[in-house]
Amino acid sequence: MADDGMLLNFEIGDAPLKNQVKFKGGRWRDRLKAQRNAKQWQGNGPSSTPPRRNPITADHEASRPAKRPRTEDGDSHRHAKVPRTADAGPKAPSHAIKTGHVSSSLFTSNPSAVTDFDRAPAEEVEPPKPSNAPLSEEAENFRSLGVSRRIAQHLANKLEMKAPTAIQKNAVPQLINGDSDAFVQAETGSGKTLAYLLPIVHRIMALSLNEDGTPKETKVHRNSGLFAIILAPTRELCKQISVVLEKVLRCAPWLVCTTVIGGESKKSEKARIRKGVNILIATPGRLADHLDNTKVLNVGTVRWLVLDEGDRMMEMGFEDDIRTIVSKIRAGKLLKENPEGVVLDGILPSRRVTILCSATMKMNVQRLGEISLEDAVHIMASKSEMTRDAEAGTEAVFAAPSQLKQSCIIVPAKLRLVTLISLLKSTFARKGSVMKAIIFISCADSVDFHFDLLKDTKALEPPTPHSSPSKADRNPNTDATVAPAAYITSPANKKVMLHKLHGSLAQPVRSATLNAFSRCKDPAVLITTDISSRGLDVPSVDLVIEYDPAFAVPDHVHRIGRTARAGRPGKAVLFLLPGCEEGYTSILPAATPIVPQLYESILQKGLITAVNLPSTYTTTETGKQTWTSRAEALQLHLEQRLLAKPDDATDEDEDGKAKAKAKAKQRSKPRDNPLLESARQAFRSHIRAYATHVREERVYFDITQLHLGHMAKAFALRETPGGIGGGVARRAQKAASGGDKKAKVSSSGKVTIKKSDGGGGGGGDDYDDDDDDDGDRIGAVDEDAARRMREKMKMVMNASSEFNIG
Ligand SMILES: Nc1ncnc2c1ncn2[C@@H]1O[C@H](COP(=O)(O)OP(=O)(O)OP(=O)(O)O)[C@@H](O)[C@H]1O
Repeated sequence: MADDGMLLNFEIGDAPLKNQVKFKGGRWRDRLKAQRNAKQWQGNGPSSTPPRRNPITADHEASRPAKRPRTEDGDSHRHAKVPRTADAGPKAPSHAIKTGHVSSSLFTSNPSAVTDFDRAPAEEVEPPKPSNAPLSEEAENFRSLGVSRRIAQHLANKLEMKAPTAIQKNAVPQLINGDSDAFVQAETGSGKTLAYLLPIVHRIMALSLNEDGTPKETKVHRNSGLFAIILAPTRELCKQISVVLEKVLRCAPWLVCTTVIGGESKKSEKARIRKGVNILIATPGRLADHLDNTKVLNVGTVRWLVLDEGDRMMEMGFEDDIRTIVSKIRAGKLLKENPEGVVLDGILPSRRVTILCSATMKMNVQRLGEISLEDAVHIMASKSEMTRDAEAGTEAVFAAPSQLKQSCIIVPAKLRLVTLISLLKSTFARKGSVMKAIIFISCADSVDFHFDLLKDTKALEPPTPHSSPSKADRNPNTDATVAPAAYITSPANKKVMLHKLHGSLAQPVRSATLNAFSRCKDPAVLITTDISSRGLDVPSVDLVIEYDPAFAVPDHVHRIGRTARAGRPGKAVLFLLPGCEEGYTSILPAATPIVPQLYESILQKGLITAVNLPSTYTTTETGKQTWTSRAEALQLHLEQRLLAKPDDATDEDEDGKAKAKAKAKQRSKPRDNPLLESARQAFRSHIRAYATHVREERVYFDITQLHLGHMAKAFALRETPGGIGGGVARRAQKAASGGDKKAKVSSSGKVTIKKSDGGGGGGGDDYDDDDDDDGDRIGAVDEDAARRMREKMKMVMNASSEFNIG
């Protein structure tokens, strides 16, 4: 059954139970059980080990709430015995919760973790030396790698980069002196961008400057030809590369770079190309388009084609575009001198060079290599890596930065949301402890929902004529994507700013939001999809939270690589469900063991004080508050926010209140809270996304083990929404019965299989109000169906919407 009934909350607290503990309130059966449990522990004597879990949790787990009487309507019947104050019904004037009397049943029927926490490695182990930091200045400098004095001085004096990183040390001399294709592979945050940019800029500059830095007679300029094209999978990454390149080119202002990316005006891109450009940064789709339609784009002088994050481009379906681009560039005759008579050969490579870059290598990179590389050299950060790779065979070993501290929280589905809030609350409790955190979520709908849930809508009211003019936050492009956070800001710290980013947002919004997050001086959180997992380089990201695990291990490596960059410290926390997901850590690369954490300790730490709830939803604190009761109060509050009717939801949509009222009057049926609909949609997308983990990892992310009723709670929903896909239910039906049975998803999330009446009837989304908890799991999804679903998800979430291929 779904555990969304209400339980009476015992005031047991966290302290060890004393003799003669009296349990008050609640059903007699629960009281008796708690009493018996307490006696049992005391009877075992001091030498016996108490259960790991908090008594209240353990007790709730042992007991099962009695079955509820069935009634017709959805939510209300589930709380039939609950006092009005706990419901968001019309008779409750405010959203007051009487904590201590009524709470949401968060701590019952949760599966236990299989991890042995007692044998877990200690969290405070000193991490090894950073593996992606610049090398020591005394031993290494850019000049010694063959980079011109002008560039080396510019790097040291203006960009504060005195020594190269290990990958730069190996790649730069090779690319300056050799004309071979190259596959540059090094861990995240190790400076791969400069590893390919510096040789390119050095050699183009050499067309205009002698070795001693004196100018040559002929100086190339923006109209002297396009010499290099850099392809990257996302617009954000293109812009970021362009920012780095522009900084480097400040020491050679006669050279020009520009971007051509989806979502921008093609007309203005054409105009820029016509004015002249020496280095072009592009997304594959848009470049292929320009090669077809922009006559002024001449690739005869192009000597370098760089494919940054090559595996990602393949994964996103850019293979055809890349084939087209490579063949078009190769088809043209390679000009030995440019139209102005400047001799290119000898200074620039005498052949077209392709450079492939990635921190990870998937099988598809090999295919990309076949399309684009010829006799490529494999450049890695260290000799030992190269040897190990050669010995291991074809597949390169990829790793996370050694200084990155990784941990995982094994948390039951029902407790995910409150645990996330608790983690954020304790993370931002003190000033300066963490400046920036990124939360990765599986899909855009879920990002939208979590952003709306966690933002402080009160603080978003537009400035009145008397209020002081606010700063950058009034950028209209970030109005819907940047907001102060509710719940997680502590009085001892500055207001935490919340940001959201995913591919369904318009390009100007995406750019402005990323800019706002990057420049934010206050503590900041970015809630995002995998769109931000690749290549993004935001300074001072101290923490990465994978609230939903990545769809494949290489994606995990890229996600956590958003912190611990260029030798800086960083932490990554992964949320896992108890059960098969726990085994996932065994396949993750980590320099030091991934430390499992108890969700109870996260809740305890985060809820040491009550969560700061918006004023309209205050809790009436009675009696002693414990972390469990605070967690339950918080969950209940979140659920009530979703259930509040639009008219009550004053702080959900202050601006649109009048409009909402007028509309609601016109309708006979009351409108649902938009946040409720957003939660339902997020839930559905989340479940569908869950089915898209790569096949090899599906043993850890087994959709048949997912408890939909419990997972709904993680979206603050009391009812499991329907319409998860007829799809999912039908697949369950197909897999479980070979086609002659009919699957039903119950309102609590249960899939039951019934004999078909033979008439088809289709109904994957029928509801079966079955209160039995035992089989409350989604049915098996067959391989083929999962593959189709994965492909569809990829199309929907990544290729078309996430990245808006231009
Ligand atoms: N030699 C250097 N000295 C100091 N900082 C450097 C150096 N080289 C690069 N950096 C900095 O390191 C950070 C990471 O660089 P970059 O984005 O190129 O890493 P990457 O290897 O491409 O990472 P990813 O695989 O995640 O894309 C950037 O902030 C960059 O400014």
